[in-house]
Amino acid sequence: MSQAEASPAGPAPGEVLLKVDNISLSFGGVRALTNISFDVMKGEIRAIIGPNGAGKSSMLNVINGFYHPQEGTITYKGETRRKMKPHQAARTGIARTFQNIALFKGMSALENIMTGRNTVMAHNPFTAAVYLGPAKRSEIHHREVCERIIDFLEIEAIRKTPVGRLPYGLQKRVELGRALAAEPEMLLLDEPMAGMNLEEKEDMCRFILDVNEEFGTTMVLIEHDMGVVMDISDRVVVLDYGRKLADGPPDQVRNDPDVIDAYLGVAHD
Ligand SMILES: Nc1ncnc2c1ncn2[C@@H]1O[C@H](COP(=O)(O)OP(=O)(O)OP(=O)(O)O)[C@@H](O)[C@H]1O
Repeated sequence: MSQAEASPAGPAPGEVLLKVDNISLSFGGVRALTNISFDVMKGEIRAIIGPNGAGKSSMLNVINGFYHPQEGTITYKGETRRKMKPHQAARTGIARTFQNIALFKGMSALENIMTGRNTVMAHNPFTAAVYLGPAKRSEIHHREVCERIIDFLEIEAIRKTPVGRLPYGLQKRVELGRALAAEPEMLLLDEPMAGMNLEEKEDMCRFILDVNEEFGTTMVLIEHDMGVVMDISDRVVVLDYGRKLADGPPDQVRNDPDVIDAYLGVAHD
């Protein structure tokens, strides 16, 4: 799978792809994020964890341009900005999924995944209107990409089923497919395993690891299931009340006394 509008001189695996510097975000009197800084290396699986209301979703929303921070900068592929617009984020290769499934329930799995191609479809109104060669070829190519994703995510059997009729775990998989259809360089996953049973969680973990390995997609994920986070992440950043509490590999974060206090609520000496 190629990547959307990949910069020719983009970072190599292991180099910094995204850097957030001193991000602060408030909603009226509510301070959602205070001076948050961390980076994401190309190709890694980076988790953001923290108790409810810690600022995790707000952080994802800043990265993909839904929220505009009052302070701080975001550097993505070497380009520094205070704020990003969602369509800019999408065009430069950032895709995301949402905490609550945001699919078109009456449309099939395939149609939903096709909608994920919108950001990468170049339209020529004339050829599209009369469905000339280039428009036809481009449509065939988009369908091929979507069919490949369907194969990859093992959802052939439900490709024509309206997603509203699918079990929750499969809907989440279709949502992952729609995000992948944009051929993202970086994928933001907001609680990809929330509400899933154990088997569905294991499947989703496998797909996240496979996407990361097969396509080299960088992942930033929010997840409440600590077992999952520690198993699949390369590095973990911990937020609490909008501040950064810890940042490092899973083993380091797991044993950090501040994290144990704040997040796990377990006493220590
Ligand atoms: N659009 C908004 N308007 C007002 N306040 C908001 C908005 N979005 C987030 N907040 C507030 O910012 C703080 C951080 O919320 P956020 O949703 O980022 O936390 P979270 O760590 O993702 O929580 P959860 O795990 O419960 O999803 C909370 O106090 C929340 O109420």
